[in-house]
Amino acid sequence: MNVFELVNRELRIDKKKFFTLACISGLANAAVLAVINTSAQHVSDKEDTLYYLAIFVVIVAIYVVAQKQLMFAATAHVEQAINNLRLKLVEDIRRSELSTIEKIGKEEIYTIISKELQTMSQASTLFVIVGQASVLIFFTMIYIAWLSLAAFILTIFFVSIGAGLHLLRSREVRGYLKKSFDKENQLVTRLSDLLDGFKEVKLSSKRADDLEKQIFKLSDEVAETKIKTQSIYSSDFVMSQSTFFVLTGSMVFFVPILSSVYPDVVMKVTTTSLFLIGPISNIVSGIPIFANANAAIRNVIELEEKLKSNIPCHQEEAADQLPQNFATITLSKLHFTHADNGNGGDKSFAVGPIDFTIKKGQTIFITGGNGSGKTSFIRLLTGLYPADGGTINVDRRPVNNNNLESYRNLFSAVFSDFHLFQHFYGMGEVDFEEANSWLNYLEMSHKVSIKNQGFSTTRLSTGQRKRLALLATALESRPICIFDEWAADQDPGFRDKFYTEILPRLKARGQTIIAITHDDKYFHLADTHMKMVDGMLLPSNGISKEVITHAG
Ligand SMILES: Nc1ncnc2c1ncn2[C@@H]1O[C@H](COP(=O)(O)OP(=O)(O)OP(=O)(O)O)[C@@H](O)[C@H]1O
Repeated sequence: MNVFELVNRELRIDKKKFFTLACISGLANAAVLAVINTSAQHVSDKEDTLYYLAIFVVIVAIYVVAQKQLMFAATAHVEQAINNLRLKLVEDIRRSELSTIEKIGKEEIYTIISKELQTMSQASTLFVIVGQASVLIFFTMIYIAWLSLAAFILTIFFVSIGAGLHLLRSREVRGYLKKSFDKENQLVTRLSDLLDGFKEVKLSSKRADDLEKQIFKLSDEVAETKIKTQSIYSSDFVMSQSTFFVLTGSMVFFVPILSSVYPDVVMKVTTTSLFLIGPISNIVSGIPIFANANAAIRNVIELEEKLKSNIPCHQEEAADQLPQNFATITLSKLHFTHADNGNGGDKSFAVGPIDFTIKKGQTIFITGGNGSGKTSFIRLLTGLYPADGGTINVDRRPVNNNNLESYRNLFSAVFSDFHLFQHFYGMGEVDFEEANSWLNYLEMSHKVSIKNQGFSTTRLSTGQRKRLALLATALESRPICIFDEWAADQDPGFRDKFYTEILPRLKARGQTIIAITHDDKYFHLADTHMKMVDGMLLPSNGISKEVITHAG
């Protein structure tokens, strides 16, 4: 897909209007040339000169109006098409599954939405200049044909050579552009390593050296690919200029030999061919920008397809609502396997099959060793990972694609890799009193205040940010609250408060609590205590994995 096809796909262009404007402007442009050429022959006659001057002024006026409208409409169309595409991508991301986003990678998504759409935008004015230059060349060629058939054939011959040479190399250019996009993506990933891991990098000069070496290598590779692409463009440019000189030379040296023309015709044909230099240069210098924009479009479309192919098709808004006031959530033989663990051939990690019932208002603790599958289980339970098999029932209603969104809305969570939103998105008008009382209760009012439907700051320690994430969860007041190792970053005093006061307070509001925890001192406070062992959810009193599997 190229820029033209994209704009057409997104906006359904009024082609007639564009074609008419382009023709008027191109025709006016060529007419200026014809008037100048003709009036130059009548300089001695004052009356004729005035007559041609009047025509000249009218044509220039027509050109100005048509060209302005054309350029304005085209740039507006391209920007509108890009905006549509950006909105669609954001919508697709929102509707995508977590596993899809994890598979594509944040870096690629960021690069495409920021850099690639920008590259496309840069081509918007060029879109008109190149389009219009083509129209101008077309009309100028007609004028040349009218002046001399031999000159016209020569022009066609040389223009075809120029275009053919470019087409021959366009495949090579596409390959380099793809390679440079891939390398740039890797570069962004390494740069994220440098910035996200800045502290660790600062503490180890060997790590810093190694990372820097890799960034330099990738940066060199990007530059090398770009140089190769640019050198093709440069040689194309020189080639097209030389072809053009040969064309102009041929007008003077060969046209008189090939056909019996008058000297004034040779003069006109030569002037006209010189007039072609502007539009031809516009097209040739526009090619790299167009090629980059087209490569960017291919990357955007590829991302769109990757996202689209993994969006579940039944996501009609609120098709089916599940009861918020459920009595039980029952998992039967629920299981999930990670698509690829990235370990190059190692077995992918599997969670389940899991048979488990969550009763409303229960406090459930889940323990288990590192990598035993606790987080994966929580993602499966909350519908963030799609189950490979088994069922989830809310009371007696099975969770399916039509009510998955409603099911997910039963939960609010503070994950171990949580993100703290400064603004209270989607919470409507938050009760200021309630928010402030939670802020006091969580011992954060000396650091943060509630303002503009959000927190005054999120520049806090990890433990403090976790307290604010808990506050947001409390304000959301969803039926089920999930805390993934929430207390791990709290001081002993507040950790105690979390288990002995905060969780009971949430429970007293009727909320169900699922907490992943390693704090064995507080295990007795749970109504149910489960243990994750190698992807299986077992009662903490230690029934073996086999027993559970066979019992299920
Ligand atoms: N996105 C992923 N893609 C592939 N494999 C994954 C992914 N996330 C986790 N895994 C695999 O799943 C296994 C369980 O990971 P999980 O994060 O669920 O464990 P956990 O019990 O929460 O561990 P921890 O206590 O260390 O947080 C790991 O062995 C890991 O290799």
